Amino acid sequence: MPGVPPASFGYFGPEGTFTHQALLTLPAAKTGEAIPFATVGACLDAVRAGEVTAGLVPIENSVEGGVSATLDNLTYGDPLLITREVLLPVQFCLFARRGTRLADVRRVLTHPHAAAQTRSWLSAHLPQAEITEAGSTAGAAAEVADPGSSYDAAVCARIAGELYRLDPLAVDIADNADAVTRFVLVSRPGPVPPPTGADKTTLVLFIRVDQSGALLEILEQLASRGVNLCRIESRPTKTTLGSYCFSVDAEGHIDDARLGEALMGLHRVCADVIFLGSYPRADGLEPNILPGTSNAAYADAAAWLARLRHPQA
Ligand SMILES: O=C(O)C(=O)Cc1ccccc1
Repeated sequence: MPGVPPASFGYFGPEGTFTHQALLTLPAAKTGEAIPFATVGACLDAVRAGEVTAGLVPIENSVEGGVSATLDNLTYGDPLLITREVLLPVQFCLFARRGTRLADVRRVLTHPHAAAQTRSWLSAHLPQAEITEAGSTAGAAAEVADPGSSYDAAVCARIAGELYRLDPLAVDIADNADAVTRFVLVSRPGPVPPPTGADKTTLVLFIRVDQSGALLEILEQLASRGVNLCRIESRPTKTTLGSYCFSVDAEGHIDDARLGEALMGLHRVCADVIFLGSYPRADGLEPNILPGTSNAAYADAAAWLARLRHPQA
């Protein structure tokens, strides 16, 4: 009898990226096949095409902020659903081919977020070097490992440098030693994972009319129901200069009464609301439920209104 086909997980690769490390922390990924993709877009398209069961991509960094490639693809591409998040502390090293000395390094290759997070170290220790931004940190390590490469060194994770058989020139070179990157596991639209009591909901909000108070009106829908935000950033709608939508992570689950009420309010006041998923928070932090905003308080209010409307029932 044919069994359930094993899950396969796409990730922003190649092997040795921070995304790959984040994937390996997921228990489900230990039994499934891990398939690398060279870009966030290629990984998400493979999920849409059903070539992989789910895909893991970076979405936010504690130092650099949002990952535009991911935020924009999830907003403007065909619908996908975030079902999990993973947090990974990131540390960076400088790796080169055997025999290269720090003083020899003229050209460095790395991912834009890695370049941004090691900027001070690089300008202090390699002030003359040209820094080029590549697809990924592990891709940069693979390129530097090629003896014919015009690049001398890569900024990447220690495991990437070791995997591609490079030598470390410097370790732990991040400007901020406590940097954390957040990744999301994305599937084709389907059932939303059940609430855990410590959940996050990701939305994209488009204002209806460009006028004073438009953002305030959006925030009021959330604040008045006791929904706290853990991320809000504006992204261009790509139509005209100065036109923005808001990418938002709210505390709570779509099944929570206060979040459901807030979503209905947003649906009424926004030109468009994209629901990208409700999923367990990786840090397990439970929301501070303000008085009058619990599921029980909303159920009690609904029952009270029903009695007012139908006193005889
Ligand atoms: O290039 C990588 O290794 C990635 O997974 C993207 C990334 C880059 C820098 C910090 C965190 C994630």
